[in-house]
Amino acid sequence: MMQSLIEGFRAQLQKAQEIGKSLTFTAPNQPIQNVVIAGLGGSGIGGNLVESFMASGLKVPVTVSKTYTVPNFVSAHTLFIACSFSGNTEETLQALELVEQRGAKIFCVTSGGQLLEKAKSAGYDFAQIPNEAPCPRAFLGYSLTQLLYAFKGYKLSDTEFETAYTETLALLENDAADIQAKARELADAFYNHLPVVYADTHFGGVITRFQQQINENSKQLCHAHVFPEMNHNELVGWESGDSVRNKTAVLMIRSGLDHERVKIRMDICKNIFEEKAAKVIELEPKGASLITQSFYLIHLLDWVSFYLAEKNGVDPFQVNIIMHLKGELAKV
Ligand SMILES: O=P(O)(O)OC[C@H]1O[C@](O)(CO)[C@@H](O)[C@@H]1O
Repeated sequence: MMQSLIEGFRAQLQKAQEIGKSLTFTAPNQPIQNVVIAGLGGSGIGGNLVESFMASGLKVPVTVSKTYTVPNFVSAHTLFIACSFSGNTEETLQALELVEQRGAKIFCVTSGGQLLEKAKSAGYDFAQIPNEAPCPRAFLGYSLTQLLYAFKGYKLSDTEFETAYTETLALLENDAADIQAKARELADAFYNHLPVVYADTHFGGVITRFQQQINENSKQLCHAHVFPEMNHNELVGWESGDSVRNKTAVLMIRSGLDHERVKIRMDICKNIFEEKAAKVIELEPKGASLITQSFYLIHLLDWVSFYLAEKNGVDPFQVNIIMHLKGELAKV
């Protein structure tokens, strides 16, 4: 099941564009001065990705929120985007109730549940994405594409993304075999190790997504952090603790788009990691733009999580421990 969902990523991006192009974005009552994107887990990571994707042409600040509350600045000048694939995540629904009281402009991205009902009954703008399986993380292509069209539709960013989609679709098709080979290699490297993933800040959402996929699909811990921030704290954490360090496999994402000073920082740190970690691997994403490189990495790293699940002998689909948590929460 998970295998076919990952295989379908390219087709998903294509269909997602069709949905995005057909959406209606109604004029807000007040000029939009800020955006809050709310969502959890696989339904929230799209917010982090879009924040990076749109950054170069953004006209207003964007906050990504992953909890029950919303920032105090939320007002009638806010565009609030509620993103929940199931439409039933309690944190997102509670945040939505709070912003309704502040008169914010609301756009919902969902496949159904209470969020879809609310969007329809309250007359909010919304994107309904297909509900082919109960697995938000496998439908990232659908949800995040609708966020991009929302930024375009509400005229909040000048960043052009459709060319990057065309480039991505060609890349994922032409490189399918190479992506498979690289993914298997990385899964072999991570097996029985703690993956520690580093990238420049513009790939922060991508590596958080990878961490989440390793957690949910492969059922193991993973750590991700960005340059240059990690140079100012986490780097010191490599100084001692051999027993832990000997279990680490460091993955460094190296892109020609990285900041010139970050490239130098990474060169220096690579030498440090090579002394301290069990393994150090570098990965260079393909594609010309940040968006294409990000999609390339997301797809490749999704496959890594799948092959690592196979090696760990676990079902990538089930998240029993989250179901247990939800069962306990429902009693309170
Ligand atoms: O809002 P959604 O689409 O239900 O999903 C949010 C997150 O919640 C979960 O469904 C589990 O609680 C995750 O798998 C998912 O990433």
